[in-house]
Amino acid sequence: MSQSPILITGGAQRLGRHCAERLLDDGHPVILTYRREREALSALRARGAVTLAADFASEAGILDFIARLRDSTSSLRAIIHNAGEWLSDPEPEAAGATFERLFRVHMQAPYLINLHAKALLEACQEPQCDIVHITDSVVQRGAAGQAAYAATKAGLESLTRSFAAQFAPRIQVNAIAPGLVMLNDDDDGSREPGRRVPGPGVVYQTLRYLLDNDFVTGTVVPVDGGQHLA
Ligand SMILES: NC(=O)C1=CN([C@@H]2O[C@H](COP(=O)(O)OP(=O)(O)OC[C@H]3O[C@@H](n4cnc5c(N)ncnc54)[C@H](OP(=O)(O)O)[C@@H]3O)[C@@H](O)[C@H]2O)C=CC1
Ligand SMILES: Nc1nc2c(c(=O)[nH]1)N=C([C@H](O)[C@@H](O)CO)CN2
Repeated sequence: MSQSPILITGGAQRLGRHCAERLLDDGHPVILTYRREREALSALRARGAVTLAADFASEAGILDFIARLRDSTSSLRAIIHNAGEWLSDPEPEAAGATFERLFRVHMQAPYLINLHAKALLEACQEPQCDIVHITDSVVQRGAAGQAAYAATKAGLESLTRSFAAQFAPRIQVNAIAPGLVMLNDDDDGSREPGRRVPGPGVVYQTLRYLLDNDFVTGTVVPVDGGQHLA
């Protein structure tokens, strides 16, 4: 039986790229989205990944991607909503635009893609099909200075539970809520003194667990070394 591809959004760098590469290692066909061309995409294409340009900053951009996704495959084994932006709250004059931008990528894109791509998941001939939302352990406690980021990730966490109920039993829907797992280029970690920064492998281990378990849905798995307890 030929395998249906796994879609991962934001697969051209960091967490998304690591998971795309590991999914390819594990024999899954992969479709990944990106916004701008770069060297990493050539390497992923050389391994057989299908790459689709997508910008989720507008509803039109989301719907345009969905149309091209449906032209590129007749089924999906899983959808991993990894795309996200880590923006701080700007001055009030710019706060509306920032909130809308984060709403689009963290909430509206997963919402519309899940609704429009449900039939692609149902067309999968494999025993299990999954949706995984990548949220953030910060949802539990909020984030001073990143209120819009935390709120839109909280919305994505809520969508996990709603879609899990709505799509059961054929499609499992879960979330992974990482803590700080990868530093940004301009982040020396000094704000997290002494905290271990494990790298993307801990997220892929959790993704692998969800993809391999046919009796887990509606859960949010914190991968944060206990940060959610703080
Ligand atoms: N790094 C960490 O420690 C943590 C990460 N997370 C979450 O894990 C996920 C991956 O994190 P990380 O790899 O660090 O994130 P990055 O910011 O490095 O990458 C996010 C990806 O999302 C894509 N993206 C961003 N905005 C848009 C948009 N408007 N439309 C389409 N694609 C978009 C980018 O695509 P492109 O590069 O092609 O522009 C990029 O590949 C994110 O959802 C993040 O919020 C949660 C907690 C901790
Ligand atoms: N899209 C992104 N989201 C997040 C990032 C990132 O780099 N890109 N980084 C974090 C960090 O863990 C931050 O919470 C602490 O440094 C969270 N989300």
